[in-house]
Amino acid sequence: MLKTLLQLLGEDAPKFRRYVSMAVIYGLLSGLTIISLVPLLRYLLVGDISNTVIWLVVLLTGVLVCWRLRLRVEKAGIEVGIAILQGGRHRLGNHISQLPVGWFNSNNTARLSHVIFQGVMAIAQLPAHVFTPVFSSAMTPLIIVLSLFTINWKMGLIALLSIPLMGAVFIIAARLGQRVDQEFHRNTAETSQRIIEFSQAQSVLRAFNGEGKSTHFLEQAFDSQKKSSKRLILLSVISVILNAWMVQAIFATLMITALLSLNNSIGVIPTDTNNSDTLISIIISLLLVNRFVEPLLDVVGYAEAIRGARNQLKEVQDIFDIEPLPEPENPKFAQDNTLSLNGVGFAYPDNKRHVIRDVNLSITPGSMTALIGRSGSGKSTLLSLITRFSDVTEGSITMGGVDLRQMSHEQLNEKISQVFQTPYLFQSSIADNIRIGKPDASDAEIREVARLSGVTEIIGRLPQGVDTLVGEGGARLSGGERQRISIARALMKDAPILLIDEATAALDTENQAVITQTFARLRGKRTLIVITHQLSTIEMADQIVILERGCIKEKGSHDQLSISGGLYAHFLAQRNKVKRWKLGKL
Ligand SMILES: Nc1ncnc2c1ncn2[C@@H]1O[C@H](COP(=O)(O)OP(=O)(O)OP(=O)(O)O)[C@@H](O)[C@H]1O
Repeated sequence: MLKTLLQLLGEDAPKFRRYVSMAVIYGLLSGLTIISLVPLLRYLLVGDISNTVIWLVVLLTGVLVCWRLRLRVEKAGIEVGIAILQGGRHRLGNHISQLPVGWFNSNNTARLSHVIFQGVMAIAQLPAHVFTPVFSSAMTPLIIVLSLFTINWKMGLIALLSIPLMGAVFIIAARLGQRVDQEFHRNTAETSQRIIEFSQAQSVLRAFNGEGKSTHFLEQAFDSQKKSSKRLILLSVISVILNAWMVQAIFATLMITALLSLNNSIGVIPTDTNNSDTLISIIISLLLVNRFVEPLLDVVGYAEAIRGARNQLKEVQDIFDIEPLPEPENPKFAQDNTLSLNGVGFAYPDNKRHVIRDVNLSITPGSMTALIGRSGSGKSTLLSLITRFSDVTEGSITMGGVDLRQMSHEQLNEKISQVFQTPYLFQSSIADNIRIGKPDASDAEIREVARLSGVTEIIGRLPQGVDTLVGEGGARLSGGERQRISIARALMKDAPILLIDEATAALDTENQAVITQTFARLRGKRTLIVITHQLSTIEMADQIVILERGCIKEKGSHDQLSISGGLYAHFLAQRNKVKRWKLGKL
């Protein structure tokens, strides 16, 4: 718990240490102020007015100092909370930005958003709202125990033994609900994810589940959340009762001990000074017992908040524990852009099956490679390994003879530009989305890449031209328009290696031709690795690679493969058949 808190705080950790020291001093002073009641009462009961006044002054001074210190502790706690909110989210963000891209599936994204918004907020509130009262409530009984020892050793011993006992019950009660608490948070994250999915997928749901079944997944999520929240409430009640019973049992034991001691003194007060002292001691002990039990009950009251926060911290720790892609300590610099895949194998972390197996491939600078293969054969995965979105699990990929794992993230990023299968546009203008590839691009440069990627036609049609806002994820544009803008963005980056995943799939024939011409122009200038089913693009490639179940089945030029009688020749025969069939239809 402490480790995660310090990790979240990073360089702000000294603020937390300062806060804890102040809170401990405050707790000690509160306890000492309370036990100043002991001499005060003693002098009052024996009628020693001058000493009573002295101790009354001590008590009032203690109360005043504690009040001032409490204000400062609260302020320090708020500062720690702010540091967690600001710095902690930032540090989590930094860590997340280094995680393998494959980690970001919808489940993990929902979990992440839950942790960043609710989790970090709950943790930030801990110092001011939970730790301060808990620290002082935990310190006070310790000091009272010491005082009780000097007055009535039996009661002191019982109080002393009760502290570890109380601690053990507290931990058991906290563990009782811990698993359910975690389940509850997981279900809450799942429900949030389902709600987002439900609103985003309205068209699909209405098209396929017109009879009211469209809420099925959502209802399932609500149901699981309801069940876990019921279990959580039940276990919370049980743990509160358990803790409260324990405190009451300690209180009862101390009271019985006091009564037994009192029994020995009854009836002898007026005559025997010793017994009179004993009676005064017992009265004072009873007061201390009361002050001993009160803070323990306060701590019990915070048990739920502590357990909840502990789980939130565990969620944060789980995210910190995910290994980022390792960065080399002394990065090496790739002298040229030759790519070499040497016995590459890869399995996604949640699935031990290798989806890429023993891939050996050499890609020379300025060449064009077409990756083809059935759906699921591993084409996109292979591209993601070249960009180092994930690390290979077998073999190596080198650039200019340097293993990608030895290159800095920045250097690799400078070398590669990419067009994704599902383009994502940011909620901004077309120009801003293209400029992501080169933030300082001039208007003329934007016009040029717009021409090369067929975006000029889109800009010409829209009233605000290049400044038209594209909506969330590009929602105001068609799939083909989004695709063309993402191509413009990739071209704008001007990196020597360009990876293109099904860039023309969503385009009409006219725009497909524009993009194919652009690829033709880029040949020899940039290394192109293209996933495509477009024959005109495939034919253009210097090297065609056919993947099947993660392995390279064939590789060579169009001329070589078309006469080899293999898969590529079969693919060409199929295309010709379809073409003839289409012509026949016409
Ligand atoms: N994030 C992931 N986690 C686990 N398995 C995955 C993940 N992404 C892809 N796969 C699996 O890896 C295999 C290869 O997928 P990949 O997307 O690379 O194929 P592809 O050839 O690009 O397919 P398509 O042409 O349909 O895009 C598939 O069996 C797929 O189910």
